[in-house]
Amino acid sequence: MSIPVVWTIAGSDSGGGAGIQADLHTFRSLNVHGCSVISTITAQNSVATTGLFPLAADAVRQQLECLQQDMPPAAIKIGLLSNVQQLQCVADFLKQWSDPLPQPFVVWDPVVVSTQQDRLSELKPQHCAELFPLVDIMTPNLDELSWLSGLEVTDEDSMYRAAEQLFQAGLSRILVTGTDFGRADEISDYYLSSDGHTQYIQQKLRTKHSHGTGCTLSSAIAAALAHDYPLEDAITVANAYVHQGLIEAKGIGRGPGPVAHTHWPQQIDHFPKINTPELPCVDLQFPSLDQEPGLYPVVDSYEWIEKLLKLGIKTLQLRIKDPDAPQLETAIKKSIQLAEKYSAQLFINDHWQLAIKHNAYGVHLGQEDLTEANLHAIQQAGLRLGISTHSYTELLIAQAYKPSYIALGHIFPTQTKTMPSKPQGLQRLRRYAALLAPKNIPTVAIGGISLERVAPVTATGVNGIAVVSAITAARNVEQAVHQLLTEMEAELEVKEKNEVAHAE
Ligand SMILES: Cc1ncc(COP(=O)(O)OP(=O)(O)O)c(N)n1
Ligand SMILES: Cc1nc(C(=O)O)sc1CCOP(=O)(O)O
Ligand SMILES: [Mg+2]
Repeated sequence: MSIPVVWTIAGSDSGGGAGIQADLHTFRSLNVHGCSVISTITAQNSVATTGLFPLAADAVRQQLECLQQDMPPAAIKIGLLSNVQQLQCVADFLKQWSDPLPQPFVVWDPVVVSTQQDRLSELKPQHCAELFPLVDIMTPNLDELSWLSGLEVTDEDSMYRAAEQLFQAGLSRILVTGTDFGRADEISDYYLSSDGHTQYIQQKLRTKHSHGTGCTLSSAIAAALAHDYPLEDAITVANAYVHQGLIEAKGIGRGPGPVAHTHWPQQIDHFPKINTPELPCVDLQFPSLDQEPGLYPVVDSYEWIEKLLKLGIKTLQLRIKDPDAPQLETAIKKSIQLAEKYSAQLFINDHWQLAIKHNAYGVHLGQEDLTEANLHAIQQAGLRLGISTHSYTELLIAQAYKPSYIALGHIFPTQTKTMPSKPQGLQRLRRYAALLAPKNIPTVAIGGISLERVAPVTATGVNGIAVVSAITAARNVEQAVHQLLTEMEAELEVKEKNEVAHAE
């Protein structure tokens, strides 16, 4: 697989903690190839900036044009632009992006002042609007947001007003970084766009070694975008990357040391808590499953439920999408009663009121369903809850509800349902399964899983495999169920043997 290329257009920090140097460290840690377009050479250490040497706009243009001919980027991070000539040069270059090349994502971290409070740029706020329509996301801290908007920003309301001003001037998305608004223990980044806002919350860390966090965050976003993660996930991964970097940061020099550059974030404790107006953080907990989900068929009628229970299936789902389906309640009620006789774990998709009314084993809900359903009522009725997820961000939201399992989809292209997101593939599935393992929340993979894909999916460490067409479209259902179960068991045995060998 080819490694994505990401460019940074930024200043050189001779101290190695910020600017081009932080960006290239980040790119390497997050498995992208970094190219650099230097805007300015700074003489800088951990205590002060003693010299600034902006390059001529021509020098910046030549670097850009040279790279474009041979190493086109999937994403570009823009950092320090020292003057209006440099900004104009970058804006002109982006405006004339050669058509046959795919348009890269552009992330702009509007650096004006260094961590040591030295002014680094001659730019005025009014110069910046030229670049606004050309960038996909800007990542100012509160001071930079105030400077850009000309408004004092002291709380959430004034932050929204300041952001609105920049939206009016042509910017489309903003990540306001490192805000606490007087909270002693928490620090948040706010993602604001016309679609709404999302808050990424971390516990404050007591470290002074935070030199280069803004550069690192923005270049980590660019790197994750280059790996084709959706923007919300790129922000989530970048936030975790910076948080783990702050935990690992060591003092180098007499002032604030650089944030550490480690690896793709893997520990769930390093990821942020995510708060949206639709899905606010609430304190809930659902009962555990009685057995591992294993092979988990998802079917649309009582007749299918009956057939599968008779074939020995122990976890299954009734998914009737038509709310006006005739006999909907009867099908749900009869399925619940029969599953109970077989001591099977039957989940009812979507129809949570009927599931509560007929005392189902559990309910399965998607993220959109979560906003409508009464989760407290489901919890109080003692039902289990399974939640669908399609990204890091959805996974983090889902795990905060402490559900009975989390579904991870869609892994491969599926014909069964029109999906708004892209297939995630095995590498992401492996990452998600490993991330959730310490939480003891079982995981279920779903989406395009055929018999041949059962072994590699099982090997990722998920606890169950949900299938629709692998069973419902099979010519011989009994044989399909038998083969799927045998394949899963065989792979689990291989996995166990490997784990024992590894432990010895
Ligand atoms: C096990 C499992 N995973 C995911 C889904 C999808 O649920 P949802 O996102 O609510 O979409 P619909 O199934 O309602 O279309 C599922 N049903 N089961
Ligand atoms: C119902 C459903 N939910 C998905 C998700 O990713 O949330 S994928 C999916 C369809 C799965 O069907 P098949 O096994 O035939 O691909
Ligand atoms: Mg649903």
